[in-house]
Formats: sequence, C-alpha cells, structure tokens
Amino acid sequence: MATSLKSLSEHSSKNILDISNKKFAIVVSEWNEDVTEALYSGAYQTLVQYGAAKENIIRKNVPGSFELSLGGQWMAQQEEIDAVICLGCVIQGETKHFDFICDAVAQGITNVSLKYNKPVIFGVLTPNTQQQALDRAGGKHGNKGDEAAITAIKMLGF
Ligand SMILES: Nc1c(NC[C@H](O)[C@H](O)[C@H](O)CO)[nH]c(=O)[nH]c1=O
Ligand SMILES: CC(=O)[C@@H](O)COP(=O)(O)O
Repeated sequence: MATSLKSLSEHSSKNILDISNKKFAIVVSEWNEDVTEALYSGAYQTLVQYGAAKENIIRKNVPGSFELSLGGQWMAQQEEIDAVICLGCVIQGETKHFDFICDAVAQGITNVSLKYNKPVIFGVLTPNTQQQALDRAGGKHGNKGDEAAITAIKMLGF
C-alpha cells in the first residue's frame, strides 16, 4: 500500500516487546538535515514511548545516506547493540546519482543486518521532492522515523 494511503506513524501496540533493557543505535545522515532530524525525533520518541531507556539509545551521524551502511555496520558489530536504525533522505536530483545512492544503501543495510544477524532498519526516505520528504517526516503521512523504530522493536520480538 502506498504511503499516501496510510500513516507511517500508525501501528498496533499489541504484543509489543519489553525493550527496557534493549540497546539501540540510531545512525543519522546529515544530508537534508531538516528532514533527517525530524526522522530522528520520531524514532527516538517512539523508542522511549515503548519503554527504551534514554541511556540505551546511542546516536551517531554520517555525512550522507551512502555512508549509512558503513555507519550501521560500525554500530551493528558492537555486541551490546541489539538493533540499529539507519535514517536518511535521498531526494531525486537531475542525474542518476539518486539511483546509485538508493540502490547502494538499501543493499548495504540489508547486507549488514544479515552479516551481524540483528535488525538494521532501512529508515531512508527516497522522495522525488522536498515536499514529499516533509510529508513523511512528521507531516501528513506520518513519520518514517516512527515506522523505523517500531520495525526495530517488532524484529527484536521475532
Ligand atoms: N544527494 C544526496 C546525498 N548525497 C551524498 C551521498 O549520500 C554521499 O554522502 C556522497 O556521495 C559521498 O559518498 N545524500 C543523501 O543522504 N541525500 C541526498 O539527497
Ligand atoms: C541524490 C543526489 O545525490 C542528488 O541530490 C544530486 O543531485 P543531482 O543529481 O542533480 O546532481
């Protein structure tokens, strides 16, 4: 279902895992920081809302979404980290650069999660326009950061 037909922030709280002793890393891309900061706020607040201890949420920044894979790996390889949330926003420009970044970061994050056998969540917006990004970072379609945090919690309860 397209995001425009649902809210990224709506989710069932039934059977949610106790995450009071779980440790989370949130890796945030600095490109389009007005958007990624909103994604971070959504993810952080959702983790705390569901019981994560603030001291158990570690934030790291990377320059751009392309670096989320390596930043995510540096966090996932740490034994005490239970889940990693990677947040970014790649906005279509004039060239094919968008395609290369999106493909690389989607595959890269997938590879890290499989390599370290732990949730590494793809919380990356790939909109065509700035407005589409804002709509999905706390706007009319909710917050992708919320969705990424809930996804991490659900995967820990697998
Ligand atoms: N154009 C966007 C980028 N570009 C930068 C890359 O992510 C990367 O940092 C660079 O190619 C050096 O490796 N990054 C985004 O996150 N969003 C964009 O819209
Ligand atoms: C996704 C990008 O890297 C993009 O913003 C770069 O813009 P352009 O394709 O116009 O160089």
